Amino acid sequence: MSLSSSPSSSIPELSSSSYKLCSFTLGFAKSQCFGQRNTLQLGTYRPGSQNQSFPSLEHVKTFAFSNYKLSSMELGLNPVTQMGKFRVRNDKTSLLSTDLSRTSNFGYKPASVKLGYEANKRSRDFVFMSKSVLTVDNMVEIEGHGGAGREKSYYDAIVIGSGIGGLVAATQLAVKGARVLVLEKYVIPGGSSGYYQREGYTFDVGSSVMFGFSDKGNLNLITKALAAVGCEMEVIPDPTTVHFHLPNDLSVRVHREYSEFIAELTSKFPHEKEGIVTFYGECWKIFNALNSLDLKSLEEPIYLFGQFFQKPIECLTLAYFLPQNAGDIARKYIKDPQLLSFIDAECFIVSTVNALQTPMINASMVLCDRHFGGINYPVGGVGEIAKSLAKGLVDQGSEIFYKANVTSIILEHGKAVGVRLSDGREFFAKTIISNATRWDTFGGSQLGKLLKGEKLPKEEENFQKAYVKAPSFLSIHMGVKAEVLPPDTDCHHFMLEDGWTRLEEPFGSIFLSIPTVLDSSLAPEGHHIFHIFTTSSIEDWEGLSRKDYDAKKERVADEIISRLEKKLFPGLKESIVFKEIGTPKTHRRYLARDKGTYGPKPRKTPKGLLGMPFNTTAINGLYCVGDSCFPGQGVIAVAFSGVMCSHRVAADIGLEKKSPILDTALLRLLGWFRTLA
Ligand SMILES: NC(=O)c1ccc[n+]([C@@H]2O[C@H](COP(=O)([O-])OP(=O)(O)OC[C@H]3O[C@@H](n4cnc5c(N)ncnc54)[C@H](O)[C@@H]3O)[C@@H](O)[C@H]2O)c1
Ligand SMILES: CC(C)=CCC/C(C)=C/C=C/C(C)=C/C=C/C(C)=C/C=C/C=C(C)/C=C/C=C(C)/C=C/C=C(\C)CCC=C(C)C
Repeated sequence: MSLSSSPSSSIPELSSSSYKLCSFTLGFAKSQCFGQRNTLQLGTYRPGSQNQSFPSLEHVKTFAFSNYKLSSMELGLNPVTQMGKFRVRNDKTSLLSTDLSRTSNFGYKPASVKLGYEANKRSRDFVFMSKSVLTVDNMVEIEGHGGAGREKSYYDAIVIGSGIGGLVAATQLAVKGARVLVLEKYVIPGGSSGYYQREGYTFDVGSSVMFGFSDKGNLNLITKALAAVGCEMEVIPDPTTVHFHLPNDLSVRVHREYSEFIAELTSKFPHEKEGIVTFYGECWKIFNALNSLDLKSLEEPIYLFGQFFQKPIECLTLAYFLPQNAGDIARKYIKDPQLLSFIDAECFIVSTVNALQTPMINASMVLCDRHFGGINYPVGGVGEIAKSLAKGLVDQGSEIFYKANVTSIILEHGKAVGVRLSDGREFFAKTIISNATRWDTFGGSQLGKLLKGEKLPKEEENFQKAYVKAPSFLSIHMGVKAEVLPPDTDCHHFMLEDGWTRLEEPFGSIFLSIPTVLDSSLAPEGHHIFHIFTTSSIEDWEGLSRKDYDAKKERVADEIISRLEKKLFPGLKESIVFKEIGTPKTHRRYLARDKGTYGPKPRKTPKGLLGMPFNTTAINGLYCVGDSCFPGQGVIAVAFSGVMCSHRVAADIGLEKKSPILDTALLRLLGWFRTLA
C-alpha cells in the first residue's frame, strides 16, 4: 500500500494496490517474542551486552525459524529499533514447536513453524520456566528473576497493573535502563486487552480492533512498544475496519483503502460529497501533524519546546485543534442530519460519546490510522500483545508479579515510596505508577482507593468534575457453527437498527467482532467466535439475588442475540454451541475498574482534550497511566499514555534530560490550561 503521509498533504494519495501486509501472514509463529500458547519449552537466557538503550542490532534477540518465508516481515522494525537478524537454525535453544496449518477465510495459512530464541541482554543466566506460558488455566504468579524474598528491593519504578498502559510504561522504562516491577492483581497480563480460553476457543476480553499496530509512520505505538523490547508479531490485515448497520437501512463499510471508503460514503450521500471530503481532510491534517512528531511526554519541556522548534506548523496545528471537538468541525462542512448521525456513530464506537463530545484529535487519530497503517489483528488473539510485552519486560531484567493485589500506596513525607499488597507484602521504589483508573487510585467512590486517608487533591477533584465514569459493557462471548456466517462476512460490525436516538442508550447499539474471520485458529474447526458487546451500567445489575441476576443475564443476552439474528444472521440462536455472558460486575471484578467503567467520559461538552490530565499527579513520586490520562480510552491511546509516562518518569529519575525550572513552569501552565476546559 502506498499512502503519502506528507504532513502538508491534507488527503493522502492512495494507490489501489492494497494489502502489502498480507505477505506477513505466511508461515510465521505468532509472536517472535513470546511463545506459542501451551507449547513453550525450556530455553536459556544468555548473558551478553549490557546496553540498556533501545534495542539495536547488537543486543536484540536472534530468532530461528524453519519452513517459512521471512522477507516481507517488517512489523516491529523501525529506524530506531531494528530487530536484528533472523536465521534458520534448529538447536536446543528452540522455544517453540507448533503446527498452525489451518486456513482462515482471509487466506491465512501459517506453515509449521519452529522458533528458536536466544537473547543477550543482561549479565545473568536464567531459565525460562514452562510456567511463563500465560494461559488462564496455566497461570503464572511471578515472572522474572525475583519473587519471594525480594520484597524490600528498591526499584526505579513500581507499576500497579499490567493493562497495555502499564505495560508500555514499564517496558519503555526498562529499555531506558530502569529496574521496574509490575504488580498485577489478575493471573495474566493485559487487563481489558487480555484473553481467556474455554472449550477450544480463545476469546479477546475486550475489543479486537487494534489501532496503531502497523509497520508505518510514527503512530504505530503498539508495534513500536513491542519492538522496543525485541518483539514483533505476526498480524492479519483486516480489509474492513467496521461494517455499520444503521437506521433507515444505511449500511456503510469502512474499507481499509481510504478512497474506497470515501467512494462508498459519497455514494450514500452524493449531495454531501464536498462536505465529506473536507471533514475527513481536516482529520488527515491532524493525523499527518501527529504522525510527523516524535511522540514523548507533553509534560517534559525540553522535548516539547524542541518539537515546537523543529515542527512549528505541525505543533501549532495540534495546539489549534487541541480544544476542539469532532462534531463542531463536522457541522462546519456537513448539513445532512443523517450524515451527521453517521459521524456520531463513527465517534461513538471509539469514545462512547457522540461527535460533539469527542475530541477532534482523538477522532482524527482513529479515522485516519485505519486507512494509513490499517487495522491489523495479531495472530493468536489480542492477548498475545500483552503476553509479548510482559515477556519483553522480563527479558530486560525487570519483573512482573501476578496475583499481586495492591491495596495501598505507601507515602513518606507526602511522597509515594512504595505499595502494600493484600497479603501484607510491601515493595518500595523511587516512583510509583498507577495503571488503575484515577478513580481507583485516588478514590471518589467507596471502592478501591489506593491512597488511603488522603484528601482528594484539587487536580483530581477537577478531573472528577469534568469527567464521569463511562458505562461498562454487557459482553457475550459465543462459539457458533460456521454455517451461520453469510459469505464475505466482515470481522467487525456495529448495529443500531431502531433509530438514531438509541445510539448512546444502554443496550441501544450492538458491537460485534468475529475475529475468527481473520484467524481461524482461535476456534475449533468449523466454528466461529462471536464477541458481542453493548453499553450497560452497573446500577442495572446491582441488588439482585443470584437467581434473578442469572435470569436477567440470560434474558438480556437473548434479546441482543435475537436482534442480531433478525437483522444479520438468520439461524444464529440454533448455531450457538458455547455462550458466556459478562456484565459490568464481571468487568469490575476481573479488570479492577470502578463500576467496571470503560473509561472516562466528559460530564458535559469538553474543550477537546484540554481538560485531560497527563501522567504526573499532585502526589510527589506518583504517576498515573492508562485511559483516565491524556488522551483517554483506547488501546493505542493508553499506549501513548505509557510512552508519555515513561519519558516523564525517566526524566525525574535521571535517565533522561530534565530542567527543574522549565518543569515547574510547564507543569503550572498545563495545570492552568486544564482549568480552562
Ligand atoms: N472493552 C474494549 O473494547 C476494550 C478492549 C481492550 C482494550 N480496551 C481499552 O483499554 C483501555 C484500558 O487500558 P488500561 O491500560 O488503562 O487499563 P486496563 O484496565 O486494561 O488494565 C489495568 C490493569 O491493572 C490491574 N489492576 C488494577 N488495580 C490493581 C491493583 N490494585 N493491584 C494490581 N493490579 C491492578 C487490572 O487487573 C488490569 O489488569 C480502555 O480504555 C479501553 O479503551 C478496551
Ligand atoms: C502541550 C500543549 C497544551 C499543546 C501543544 C500542542 C501539541 C504539540 C500537542 C500534541 C498532541 C499530541 C501528540 C496528541 C496525541 C494524541 C494521540 C496519540 C491520540 C490517540 C488517540 C487514540 C484514541 C482515542 C483511540 C481510541 C480507540 C478506541 C477507543 C477503540 C475502540 C474500539 C472498539 C471499541 C472497537 C469497536 C468494535 C466494533 C465495531 C465491533
